[in-house]
Amino acid sequence: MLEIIEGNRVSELDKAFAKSEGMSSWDLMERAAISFFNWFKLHFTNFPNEIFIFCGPGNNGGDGLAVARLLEMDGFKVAVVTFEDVLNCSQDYQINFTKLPLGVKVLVYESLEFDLLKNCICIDAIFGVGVNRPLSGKYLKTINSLNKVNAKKIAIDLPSGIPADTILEGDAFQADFTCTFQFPKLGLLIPEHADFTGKIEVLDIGIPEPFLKSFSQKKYYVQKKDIPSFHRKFNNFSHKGDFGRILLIGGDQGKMGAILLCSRAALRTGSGLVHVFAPWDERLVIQVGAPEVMVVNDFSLSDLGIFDAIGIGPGWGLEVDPNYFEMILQSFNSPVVIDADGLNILSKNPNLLKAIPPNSILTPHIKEFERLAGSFKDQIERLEKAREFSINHKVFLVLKGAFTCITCPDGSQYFNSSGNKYMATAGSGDVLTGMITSFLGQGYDSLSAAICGVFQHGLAGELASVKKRRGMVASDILETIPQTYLNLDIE
Ligand SMILES: NC(=O)C1=CN([C@@H]2O[C@H](COP(=O)(O)OP(=O)(O)OC[C@H]3O[C@@H](n4cnc5c(N)ncnc54)[C@H](OP(=O)(O)O)[C@@H]3O)[C@@H](O)[C@H]2O)[C@H](O)CC1
Ligand SMILES: [K+]
Repeated sequence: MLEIIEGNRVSELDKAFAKSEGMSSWDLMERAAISFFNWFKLHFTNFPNEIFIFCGPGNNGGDGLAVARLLEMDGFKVAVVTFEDVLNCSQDYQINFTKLPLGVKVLVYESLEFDLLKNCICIDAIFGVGVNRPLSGKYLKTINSLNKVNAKKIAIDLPSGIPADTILEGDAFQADFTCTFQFPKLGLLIPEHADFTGKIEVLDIGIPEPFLKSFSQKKYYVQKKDIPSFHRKFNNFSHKGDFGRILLIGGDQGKMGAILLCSRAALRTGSGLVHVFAPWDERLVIQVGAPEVMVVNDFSLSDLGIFDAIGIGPGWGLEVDPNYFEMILQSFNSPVVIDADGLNILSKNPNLLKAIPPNSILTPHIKEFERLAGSFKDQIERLEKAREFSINHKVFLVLKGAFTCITCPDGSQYFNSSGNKYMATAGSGDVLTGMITSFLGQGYDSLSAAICGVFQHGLAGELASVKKRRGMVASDILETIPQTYLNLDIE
């Protein structure tokens, strides 16, 4: 898993790493430029038109100049656009400026005709993690013009203007791709910046994980390669009891679809036995929709111990007696998953929070989280509130959205990298609840259940949307869960 390190500590990290390896800061910049060059070649081989690289005065600009050299030497047509006198630029910028081959055109921003950029590639190396105020003057003017040009746009490390750890004020470069070095900066993972980042590519520049650990702020980026290590292994002697017996509580007149989707998702995730407690008059919805599920008419609270995990909330309605909910929570000694109306009842009855078993998993979307914990000015504040909430109530919070964030009771936060816009569809959250409850029931600890559930839910959405795009529905997501095991090579 990649550590997400604060932007203002990146140069400290670079210096410490370069020193420990006996290399210069220029060497590290060269590594970054080579990793970008390799990525670029993979995506734009034989690009026939000109590539314009906009170079700011710091090391982001230095990266841009090194990339210009590498591309030109490989046969691409390259021009760099500069903003400052070389002597006013960073040391490594100056070194790379002197290394520019003669074939690279050097243009000054004032004399650039933006019409020339049409159908070209524009690489933004104006500012990276060093941006420390809103763009203004020549930088703002250039970025505004670039944002209007019809060209492919690629940002190096960060789209210029986007701060690494706070919310953008003013304007920023609108990228089609952002190639960020070593780890994604927090600023790339927040909804306020969605219009600027484009597709995010994380490029390795060879700083080893143990080294990054000493800069940890307990924020992590979860990628596909991390997932297998969170999974349990089963063998040929495993029986359905090993795959867990779970209870899903929810459903109401007109809202039975939610608990049906949830139970089907749990089965597809691998649960051995799925029981649903829902209004008895509505049981046919479940029995026809998922014949593998057992519908429960009633249960005694003292029998809850036969279940390995409980998921509560999808389609439950708001008419539920909060005291009854409290008794369920108090009678079950293992973590539960709470979603949808379960969360809404908690928001209306905050005294129930103390009854939640430790290490339970709450899965709110942004609105549900605001109902639970109050409103926030932006995602940065929301993430901090999520940390306080998880620590205070000893629960895992799965804050749903792009880059879903899992916050743990120890305050650490895990950002998910799978999923796409097509997953914003009715019932998608019910599917996730079924998946996470299923993993808990299969004996996973809460963090593993949340990480595997969130990642595979996103991956199922990606795989299902290949053919369905905007027409994808929650049933498509759950029917694709088995394919995620194949895709991750998990038996
Ligand atoms: N491990 C890595 O991640 C590596 C990163 N590299 C690259 O280096 C940049 C960070 O470089 P740095 O020099 O620290 O910062 P920037 O290039 O982003 O910008 C700093 C200069 O910009 C000026 N500044 C800041 N904001 C503004 C603004 N709004 N308007 C005008 N000028 C601004 C600032 O000067 P001031 O003194 O005026 O504040 C600096 O001159 C990182 O993002 C990577 O791309 C390395 O190449 C390798 C390893
Ligand atoms: K940039």
